[in-house]
Amino acid sequence: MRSLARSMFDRAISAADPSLAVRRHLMTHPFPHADGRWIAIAIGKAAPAMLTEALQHLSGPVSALGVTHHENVQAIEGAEIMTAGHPVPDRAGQAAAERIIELLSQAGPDDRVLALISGGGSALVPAPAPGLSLQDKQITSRVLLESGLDINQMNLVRQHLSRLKGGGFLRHAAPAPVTALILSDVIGDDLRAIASGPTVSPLGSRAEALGLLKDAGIFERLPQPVQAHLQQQQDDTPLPEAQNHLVGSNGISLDAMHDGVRGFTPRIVSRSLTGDVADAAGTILEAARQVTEATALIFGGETTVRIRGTGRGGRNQELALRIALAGPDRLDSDWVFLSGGTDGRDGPTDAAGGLVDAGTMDRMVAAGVDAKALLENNDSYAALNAVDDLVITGATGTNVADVQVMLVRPQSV
Ligand SMILES: O=C(O)[C@H](O)CO
Repeated sequence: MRSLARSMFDRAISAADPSLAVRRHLMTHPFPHADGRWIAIAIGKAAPAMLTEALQHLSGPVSALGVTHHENVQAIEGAEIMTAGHPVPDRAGQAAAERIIELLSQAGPDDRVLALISGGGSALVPAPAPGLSLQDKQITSRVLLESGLDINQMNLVRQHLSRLKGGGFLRHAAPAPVTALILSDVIGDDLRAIASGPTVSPLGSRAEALGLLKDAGIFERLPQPVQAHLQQQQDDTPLPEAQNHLVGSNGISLDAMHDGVRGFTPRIVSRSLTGDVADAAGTILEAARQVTEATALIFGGETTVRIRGTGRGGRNQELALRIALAGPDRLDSDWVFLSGGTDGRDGPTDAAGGLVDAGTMDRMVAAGVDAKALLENNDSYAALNAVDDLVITGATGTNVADVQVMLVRPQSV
């Protein structure tokens, strides 16, 4: 059961592989011919992989630019690669945004523009709106990141401060038609939220962004030029149209997990397992308690952990530890549970998550591990590591949030 859970996790990661996601999409939607040239621009943490794959399918003259995180840099033949800071935008990112705008503004009616968008894009290409500076955007990013607002709310604000987000990319690319392939790291896959939606309309109006900041009590903490900008009239001229395609997402990875199960009846229980990790553990255990035949319960989403201690861990490891602790009392069955981040990085650790089973607690007791105390100190890494229940994949080069599988075999089956 442990190896089945692990192979399902590997399937989820493979389904989100940026190159595969682009290739899979192009099998049914090949790139059209460009009378002029293709301008291919990749933005985000998966930019190198998406661009490498796309370039193999583009014919004729191509100008290509990829912008990714400093850590992900990778040379690509025939493409210019720029790196930038994340999660707070930096000067290198601003230079990359200027280069994108320069390339887009060269696009004529015979050219075609390809946008390859993935998570991280919001911070990686800061293009401050007229009247704003990079520093204004940096301060605003820090305030937003500390605010507790969710990604949709943060990106609604970000896109009203940018010349590229919230469809701004399309205005620069006009009159060239734009095709966008998008890899989602956002639960619910709202294209307007992913990388703050360079090729789609904004999540809401400037007035709504302003209202949100006031309601959250953080408007006054923003730099004066940002406050003034958000109170100005927004540009309501219609956006040029674009072909936007979702090529990879948490949901697509859950489907891949579902389709790869043998010997257990697969069931996707939730595509939006969000909120506090303790509540998520309760939801999973309750679903497992109701199982009457050998079943693979599948979940996807992104939970949150309340930090109380000084230990090391991440939301997936903490979820696995919570299930390991409560499972033996709550479940009268044989079970295995895995929770993992598809980027291979759970919190500030080298683990992707945890893989626990009905015997984990006994092994912890035998190893002298006080699992409850470690959980209290948010030290799930130490607890799982002591019994070899960490899931280690290394950085996977993609990110479609987290997935979970609970394999349950009732005693009577
Ligand atoms: O870049 C961003 O805004 C986040 O990663 C969500 O896509």
